[in-house]
Amino acid sequence: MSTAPKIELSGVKKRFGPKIVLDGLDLSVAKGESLVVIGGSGTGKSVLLKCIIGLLTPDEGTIRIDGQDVLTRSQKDRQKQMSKFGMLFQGAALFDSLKVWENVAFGLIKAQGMGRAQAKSIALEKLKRVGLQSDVADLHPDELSGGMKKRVGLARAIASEPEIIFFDEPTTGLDPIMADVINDLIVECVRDLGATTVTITHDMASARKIADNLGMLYDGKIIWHGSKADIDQSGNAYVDQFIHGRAEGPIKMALRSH
Ligand SMILES: Nc1ncnc2c1ncn2[C@@H]1O[C@H](COP(=O)(O)OP(=O)(O)OP(=O)(O)O)[C@@H](O)[C@H]1O
Repeated sequence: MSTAPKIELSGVKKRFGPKIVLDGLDLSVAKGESLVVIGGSGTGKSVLLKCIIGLLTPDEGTIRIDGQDVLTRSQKDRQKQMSKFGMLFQGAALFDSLKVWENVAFGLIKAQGMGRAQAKSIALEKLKRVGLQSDVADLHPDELSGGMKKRVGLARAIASEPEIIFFDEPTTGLDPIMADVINDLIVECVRDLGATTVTITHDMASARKIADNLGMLYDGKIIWHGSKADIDQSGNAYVDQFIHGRAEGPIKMALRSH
């Protein structure tokens, strides 16, 4: 059976002034696949994610979602498309002025025009799914621990049961045990939904837990793309250096301007 990739990037280039960040990047994510993009600080992982979700426009190349070229669409159409994605940002990016349940229900109310009562009931159900009881729903984000904030961010990301979810450094700032708890929850929630996901991280423990496949971003391109089972035998010196966190190897930190 051959189906179009859920997400497909070809020849994507993005520069800021003289600095070329993405340099003809190709990437394909199959429906239901969990792809983790790894790469060092400043290699352009966030820029890549922002290009896919429509916060940045590439200078060249195409980005297709469900076979449709998203870059040729109007800004309004792109915003509409964006509202269909689930996203969990670094630091969870919750609105401090809103209660927990209102944060989770935000997209349902704002983007889908759902009534507050129905949105609240969905929010409570999603909070329960990520292990938070209803007494947390009326708190504000500044009353939560880092791990609870990530759970709330995850509940918000899955609230509309999206087909595609993006995770930006989902375990940043968590201790290793809480990071593992969040990784497990991400895997379970994604499996429940059958969603396609793209995660960017430099946390290899998280990558190994979440990924079906991994892609390594280096020098503006995906230099290796393969299954999680193959990464330890990638035969790629850059991947090897990165996953083992070695200072010595072909990746030269000093050559970066970052
Ligand atoms: N809006 C922007 N204007 C100018 N330069 C930018 C902009 N956004 C990103 N860059 C540059 O693009 C490069 C890649 O940044 P990016 O944030 O994507 O890296 P990253 O791989 O996500 O890093 P980290 O893992 O540290 O978050 C950096 O050199 C950064 O300074």
